[in-house]
Amino acid sequence: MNPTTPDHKPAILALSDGTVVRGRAIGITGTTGGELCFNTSMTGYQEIFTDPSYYGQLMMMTYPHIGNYGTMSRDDEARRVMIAGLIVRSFSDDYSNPIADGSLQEYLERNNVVGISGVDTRMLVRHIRTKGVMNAVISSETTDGNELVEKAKNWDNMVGLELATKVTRSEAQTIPSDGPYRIAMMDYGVKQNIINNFVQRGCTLRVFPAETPAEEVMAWEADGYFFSNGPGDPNASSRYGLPVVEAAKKSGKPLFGICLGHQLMALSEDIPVKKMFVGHRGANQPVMNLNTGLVEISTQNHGFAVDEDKIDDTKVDVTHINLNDRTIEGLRFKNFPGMSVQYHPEASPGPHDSSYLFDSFMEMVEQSAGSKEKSPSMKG
Ligand SMILES: NC(=O)CC[C@H](N)C(=O)O
Repeated sequence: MNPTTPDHKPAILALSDGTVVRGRAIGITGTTGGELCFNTSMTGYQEIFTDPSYYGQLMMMTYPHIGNYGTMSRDDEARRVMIAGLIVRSFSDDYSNPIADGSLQEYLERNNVVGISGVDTRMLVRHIRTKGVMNAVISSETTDGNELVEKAKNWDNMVGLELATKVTRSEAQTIPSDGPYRIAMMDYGVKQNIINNFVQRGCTLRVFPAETPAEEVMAWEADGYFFSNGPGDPNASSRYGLPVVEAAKKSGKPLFGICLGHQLMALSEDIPVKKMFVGHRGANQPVMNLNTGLVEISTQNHGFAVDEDKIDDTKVDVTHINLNDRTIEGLRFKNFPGMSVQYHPEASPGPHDSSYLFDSFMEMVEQSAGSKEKSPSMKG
C-alpha cells in the first residue's frame, strides 16, 4: 500500500497472465483495461497522459513519484487524456509547483481516468520485460482478483487493432503561419508539439482527418506531406493511410513520417511492421544517426517496429538505430523524396536533441519548392 494515499480506497491491478497486485485507487472509481505499457520518463507525465498514441493503453510510470508538480493546461498534447488507465508507485495529492493549475487527482477526475497507486512498478516492469507485453485491468469496484484476470484475458489484443480513427480530428483544419510553405498533415492522433514545430518553421498546415480520401488531400496542392504519430496497429491503419502515402509519393513532393507515419511509409514500400516483445516508451532512449555517427537521446513511444530482417536496401537506407536493441529508428527512402523516424523529434516530454529532423525535412521542402522564400528558422 502506498503510504502517501491513505484516503484513497482499495484498487486492484490484474494482468492477463494471472498476476494480481493490490494498491489504492487514484482518479475516479471504476474499472478499465488495455495493453500494459510502461514509460521511463522522469518528468512530463501530463504530456504522456495526453499523447494520442497512448489511446487504449494502460500507462505505468517507472518514475516513482507522480503528481508532485500538479498539472498545467499548457502541458496538454491533446484536448483530453488519452491513456486508458494509470499505474504509479507513489501518488502525490499535493503539488508544489507555484504555476500549476491544480492537482493531478483533480485532473484525473476531470478526465474520467481510473488509476492505481502503491504498485511495485519495478517488479512489474521486470515481469513484462521477461514475459513480454500483455493486457491488464485496473478496478476500484471489486476485490475479486480472479474476475479481473479473466477480464484482462478477454481484453482486445493490440495486434490488428485500428485506433487512429478514435483520436483524429473530425474536420480538416488550416493552421496558418507567416512562412511560405504549405504542409499537408495527416492526423492519426497528432501531438500538439508536432504542429508547433511546423508552425515555428513557417509552415501553414492543412490538417486532415485520418480517413480523408487521397484526392481531397492532394487537391490542396501542398509543398510537402506529413504523416503523424498515432495509436493502434499500423497494419490496421493501412486501409486509409496507404492511399494517401501513395498519392503523396506520386506528387514528387517530400514526405516525412513520425512513428505511426513512419510505419505507414515503410509499409507502402512493402517493408513489414511487426509487434515488439516489449515497446520503447520513455525520454531516454539512445539513437545513433548512422550518417553522422552522433547519438541522440530521444523520446519514444511505440509498440510496433519496422522488421529489421525485411529491410530492402534497394528501397530504403536505414538512417537511425536504437542503441539498446539495434532496432530501426529512421529511414530515408530511395524511390521518392522521403524520410521517417520511429521516435519523437518533437519530444514533449523529452530532450530536444532530434529537433534537427524538422529542419532536414524543411530543407527537402525548400529544395523541392525551388524559388520560394526560406522558412524563418533557416534564415541566416
Ligand atoms: N507513437 C506512435 O505513433 C505509435 C505508433 C504505433 N501505435 C506503435 O505503438 O508502434
